[in-house]
Amino acid sequence: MSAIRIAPSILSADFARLGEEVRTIEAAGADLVHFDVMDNHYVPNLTIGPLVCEAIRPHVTIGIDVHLMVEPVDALIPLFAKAGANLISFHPEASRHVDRTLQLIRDHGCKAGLVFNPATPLALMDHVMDKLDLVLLMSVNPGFGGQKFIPSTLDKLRDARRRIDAVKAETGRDIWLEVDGGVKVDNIAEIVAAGADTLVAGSAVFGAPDNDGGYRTVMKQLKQNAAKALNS
Ligand SMILES: O=C(CO)[C@H](O)[C@H](O)COP(=O)(O)O
Repeated sequence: MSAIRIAPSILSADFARLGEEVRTIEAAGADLVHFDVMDNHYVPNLTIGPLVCEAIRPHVTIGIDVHLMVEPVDALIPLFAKAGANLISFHPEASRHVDRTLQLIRDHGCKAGLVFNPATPLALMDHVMDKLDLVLLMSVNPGFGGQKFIPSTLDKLRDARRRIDAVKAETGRDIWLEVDGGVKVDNIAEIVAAGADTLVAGSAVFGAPDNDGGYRTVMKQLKQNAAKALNS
């Protein structure tokens, strides 16, 4: 594993000042903007769509990592690609044809990701490895920010890392392994040690006061603790 990426989730940002919020996290060292889309159908919450993605796009140069918690999925893919998304991930339970949806994302010029809920088995990924750019393991049940990290995710991460490394050894292809939910300064090291290379952090980052460099401080601590795990 080489680079660690931190992707603050704007689910916990101040929506009244979203442009400023994403500019601040990029300046604080964020590698991606994590963009949570919820539909009050696949998950019991309702958030933001392509219009908001398009609105924040000019405010940052880093990639926008769209996490679709919607069902059905396919109709939104062209809209998010047009709105400036760089990565689009979805849940296999929400698509009737997972392989086709992954291809659709790639056909629209974005990297394609598959999201595994805490109780969703990983075996499915083996059948679509050639179309995966990203595997996202949920470490909480999707729908809300600010939940507690589910510890069994660590074993699942080690399993996913083995599968991804086997693909890398065979084909040379890099698939990112992202974790989402309850990632904090004090647990990021064990999450990285278990195999994650891309960390979503919502309340940990946006919960810090931004007026005295709080986002920058948390981003620095997250990166430092992640690096310690990589170097040990
Ligand atoms: O997808 C999500 C919830 O479904 C959020 O991205 C996730 O929970 C991040 O928030 P936090 O870091 O506060 O747990």
